[in-house]
Amino acid sequence: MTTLDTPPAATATPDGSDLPLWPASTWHMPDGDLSVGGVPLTGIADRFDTPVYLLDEDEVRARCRAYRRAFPDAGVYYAAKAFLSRAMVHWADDEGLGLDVCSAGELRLAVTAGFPPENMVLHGNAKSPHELDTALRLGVGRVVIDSPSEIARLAAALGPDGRQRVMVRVAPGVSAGGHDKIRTGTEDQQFGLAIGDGSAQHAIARVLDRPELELTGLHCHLGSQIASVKPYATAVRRMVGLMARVRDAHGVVLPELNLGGGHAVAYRPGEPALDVGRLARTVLAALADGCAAARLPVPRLLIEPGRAIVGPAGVALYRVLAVKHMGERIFVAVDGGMSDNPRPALYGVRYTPRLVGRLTKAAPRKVTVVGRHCEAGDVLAADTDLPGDVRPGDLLAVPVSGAYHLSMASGYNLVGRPPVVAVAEGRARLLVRRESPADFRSRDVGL
Ligand SMILES: Cc1ncc(COP(=O)(O)O)c(C=O)c1O
Ligand SMILES: N[C@@H](CCCC[NH3+])C(=O)O
Repeated sequence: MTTLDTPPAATATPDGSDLPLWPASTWHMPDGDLSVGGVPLTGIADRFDTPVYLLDEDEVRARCRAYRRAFPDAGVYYAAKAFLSRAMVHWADDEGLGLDVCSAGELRLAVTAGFPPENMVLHGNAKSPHELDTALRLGVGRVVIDSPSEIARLAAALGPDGRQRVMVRVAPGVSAGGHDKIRTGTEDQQFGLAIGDGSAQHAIARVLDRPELELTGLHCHLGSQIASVKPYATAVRRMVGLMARVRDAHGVVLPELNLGGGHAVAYRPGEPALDVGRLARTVLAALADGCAAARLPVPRLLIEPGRAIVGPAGVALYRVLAVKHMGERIFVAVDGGMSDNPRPALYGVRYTPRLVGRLTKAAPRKVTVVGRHCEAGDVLAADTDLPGDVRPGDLLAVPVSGAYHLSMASGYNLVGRPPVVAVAEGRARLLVRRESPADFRSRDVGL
């Protein structure tokens, strides 16, 4: 077995040219293996079994820093829904990021890992009374109000002497995002309050009427996997327009504007990613211009990137279990699938698996990489190139697997969710263990 706690052999050759989607630490090994974070992938598979997710710690940290550099005066809140574990909480905290959480579960995990609750923003279009109570008890920094009923509920939970910072989530009427199911900036979906019919203005007035609630500003989140900066500039203009109306109607100048996340990454070579530096220049210019025109002071900006922080830092490893010819098609079946990555089934996303761990001269041919679940839609990569001699026992690695994989994984077919292994400086360490049959049995408490 390859040792995991030493850096790759000196014969390894650094070569990023054909690995544009991979973490910056990825190296080719002479035996056809790849190493990430100084750790050979075959060694990870041997030690932790497959399927397994690995996360390059330095890549995550570098991405946090890139946001801090691009937005030095903004609050950068990592969107925990993309991937959360105690180590991730520490990395975000170390790198000076806040946290965006959207359930009592995320909130509690972060707080118990030592993250300062005042640096958290709580989201949710349907927060339960229990979640609001938990947030108040733990001292979450800002609650983002997403419905009229939440205003009275939150104020009641606070009681006459309580005080809580809040923002109001607005649907600015901007359509953006990589798929219909993940567009949340329009006025015909369930998140935020619409400007067009006056719901946002009405909610803002009600919040301003409640002494228990301190309105720090407005929030919008346009959607996810947005590859262009234009929708963000449009959203800034609309949100500044609304802030000016709040000033005119209530004499209140709101000090904060939260633009959410949604920044696209490439899943396949050639796909566009959102450039963080360009986003910062565009958004900050639109904000300065809009505020000057409305004679408003420039509010402090908050942003909430999730996918762009962890997505490209993650790699999923699978073992090939079967290769089957069906008519014209070749199916390569692996030991994971839609229970560890539902994204192809949900959004039609296409990935680029790669054979690792052996050298081959076989010409590439088109295959469909499928999972092990009992559905024809359990496809990880349709019509993708793999070497013609791919066979059972081979190891496939799928880059850009760090965001919305484990966090959306399920217990389907009781296969069990894969472990997460962090790699850095030639060492691999287990962050989250594999879900076991005992885990399933322990939840099954009645006959
Ligand atoms: C309110 C909110 N903020 C931030 C995010 C993070 O989005 P992304 O991972 O696309 O950056 C999401 C998810 O789309 C969200 O719902
Ligand atoms: N879960 C989605 C994005 C939505 C994020 C949550 N607001 C994805 O995997 O792409």
